[in-house]
Amino acid sequence: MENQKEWLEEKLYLEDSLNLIHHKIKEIQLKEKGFKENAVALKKTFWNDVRVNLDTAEDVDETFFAIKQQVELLSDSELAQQRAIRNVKVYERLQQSPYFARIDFLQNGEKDPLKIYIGVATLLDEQDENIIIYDWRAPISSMYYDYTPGDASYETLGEEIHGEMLLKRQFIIKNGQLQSMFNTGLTIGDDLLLDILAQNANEHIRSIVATIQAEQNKIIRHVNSRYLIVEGVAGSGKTAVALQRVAYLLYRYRNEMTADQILLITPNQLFNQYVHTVLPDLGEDNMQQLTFIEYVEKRLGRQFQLEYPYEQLEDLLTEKDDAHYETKLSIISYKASLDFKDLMDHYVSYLSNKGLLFKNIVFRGERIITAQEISEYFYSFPSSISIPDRLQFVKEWLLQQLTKFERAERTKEWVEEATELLDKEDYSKSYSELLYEGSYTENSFDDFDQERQKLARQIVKKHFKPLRNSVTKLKFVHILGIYRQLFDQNSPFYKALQHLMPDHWEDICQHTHTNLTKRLIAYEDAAPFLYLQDKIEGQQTNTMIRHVLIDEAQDYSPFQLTVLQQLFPKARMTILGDGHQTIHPHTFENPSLLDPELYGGQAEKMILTKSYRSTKQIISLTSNILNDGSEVEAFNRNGPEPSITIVPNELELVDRIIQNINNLSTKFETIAVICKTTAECSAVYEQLRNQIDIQLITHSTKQFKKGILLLPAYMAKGIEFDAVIIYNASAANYSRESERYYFYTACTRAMHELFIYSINKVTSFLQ
Ligand SMILES: Nc1ncnc2c1ncn2[C@@H]1O[C@H](COP(=O)(O)OP(=O)(O)OP(=O)(O)O)[C@@H](O)[C@H]1O
Repeated sequence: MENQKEWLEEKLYLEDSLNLIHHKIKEIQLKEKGFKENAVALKKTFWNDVRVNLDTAEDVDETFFAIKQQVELLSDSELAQQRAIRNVKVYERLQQSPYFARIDFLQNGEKDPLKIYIGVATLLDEQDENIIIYDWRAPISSMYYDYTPGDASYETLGEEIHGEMLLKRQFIIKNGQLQSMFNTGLTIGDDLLLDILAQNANEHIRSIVATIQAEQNKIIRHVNSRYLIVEGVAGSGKTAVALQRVAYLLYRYRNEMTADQILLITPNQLFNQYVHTVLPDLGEDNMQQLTFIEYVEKRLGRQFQLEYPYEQLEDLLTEKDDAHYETKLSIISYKASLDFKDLMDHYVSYLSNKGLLFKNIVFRGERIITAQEISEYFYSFPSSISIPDRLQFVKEWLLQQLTKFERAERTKEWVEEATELLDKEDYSKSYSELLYEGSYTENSFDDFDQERQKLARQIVKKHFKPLRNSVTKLKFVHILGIYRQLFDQNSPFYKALQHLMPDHWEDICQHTHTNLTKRLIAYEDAAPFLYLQDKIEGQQTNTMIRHVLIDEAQDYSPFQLTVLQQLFPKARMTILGDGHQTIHPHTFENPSLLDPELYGGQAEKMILTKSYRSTKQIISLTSNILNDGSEVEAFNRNGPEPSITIVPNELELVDRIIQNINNLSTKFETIAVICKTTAECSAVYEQLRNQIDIQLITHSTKQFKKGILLLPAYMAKGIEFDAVIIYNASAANYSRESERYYFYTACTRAMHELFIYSINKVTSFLQ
């Protein structure tokens, strides 16, 4: 009876809320129409209200202000219209599901408890005075995530408010209909969470606002430290938390920060697509997204050939020769280390006094300023002036020199010839310019000479323009040569810096030389190269970005972190990752970005130990792959035991997998066949494509649809699927200890079912 009464009361509250939302939408739509009409009218009558008078300076001022006023009026109307459209969208979202929870809170010293309904946005009553629905990010809403009924508190404006939570209730409201409600006890409705986690996978990660767990809430709302490190096991919600955190920051700093001032650094474009719907679903604009290699590409792309992270990874994963593997790995590791950064800092100090390399300035095949002359000019300044500042002086000097050369060039024969070859258009352009300058008289005997001179000036100027542009962009600095010189054991500074170089320096030199001669910047060289370039040419910074989130942070090197820190000097950072999913070789032997020591005492670290993605059975198997005793706490969700199937050959492997996919397709929407490399994927694709409808995902895939997917493990990073089939987990395929985490990452992508196939003996990681 009591339940029935509560149900009716809640239905009534929902009805009232929906009516209010409906009313608000109508009201705003009416206003929006008004703003729109106003803007149209203003555009039509824009000049009616402006008297253009340019007779005196005062008249000009008056005209200017009149126009300015009209423009402001117009943009006010347009802004108000945009705001109205945005608000309608928010209310339309609320119409579907106005709120997902209610808590009743009796503040100490008060008589009546406050009923707090919590949804994805705030809803005020008709008079805009009382809150009918609280935004989940409001300080008071935090109690929903942090407490069970009983003593509770929240912080607002630096003050801690205490009281008692009398009720905690959850609702499932779909299409404006109350479908169920339940009062919760210990944690945020395990039942509701279980329901959500048991659903099928999606092409996009979902918002989790209704079921954020207390430990996740702490991370989402943490604002005190410059660097927040989040280390969480596979499936613990790091990505989900990162996205809700962006939404929280946008709410909390709504007057100071906009979405385009927040940057999420992601592993690849596929991942970008996977996460890009959460913020819009929460009514916020999306943050910016960038992969590290995209940034490198922007800086170096056109001048060099770049090695992509996946290429480096594939190269190592397919290296059969152990000795080669070790050499490559040690080179990659060293280049990612802070020891190498230290060596580079010493190198830059050395270059401050000698050794910088420049390029000759060549015009029409002739060296007009030699590299030697540039070097002498550069080193004529005292070394107390920084390298970038001295380069600015050199730049100015070179531009002056170019002006002199330009003048001298005008009387040369080639210019005369070029003048003859000019077309009509060039002639008439120069004619009108001379007329405009007033130096063309139409009857003077030297008009012809003047015209020729003018044309010569133009021709020479045009030819010098690219050179001037290059000088302005400091292209006369031979940055590739300077980087290459570091790896030259015959160079004069080798002896000076030798004590800082590792034992295998010779290998490093050889390997790097081979690449750089081909103008190939290997992935391990990208961050050091940019670092050196900035030290020499001047630091490039982006001060607009206020917060950087690095997801899958275990796969970035300390050197890359340095580059990012210098690029975003004003930004706070949230660094999220899992050491057990380290797959990129440059991080194997270096301190992890999850290590607070890297941040000079400015970092706070939070840990997530519970995994929400996979069933208990899958977590039990995948935890065993980590043979270091680490504990992964499973959310209590059951499913079938993962299976390990040994087959004698590839033919049978493919047959068994096809059968399995056909069975799984009847109950799941997203089934992933995960291979070790792209090469393996391509071979498997050829065998499967005629028998099942399968999407091959490669490094360049930007989006996937629900269905059957075939992909290498590194592309599955960060993503999840209903069922995962590991293609060939044989001892031969996954043999190196350094591939353990790679294999673990692949297996932990499974939400509901995991199938492992192996041709003959299975990898020792599963034993
Ligand atoms: N509080 C929560 N409520 C509902 N779902 C959750 C919650 N926390 C995590 N999840 C779900 O668990 C799954 C794993 O989350 P997510 O991908 O963010 O984990 P992760 O820690 O980034 O994983 P990985 O490191 O393995 O890529 C997602 O489906 C996410 O929606």
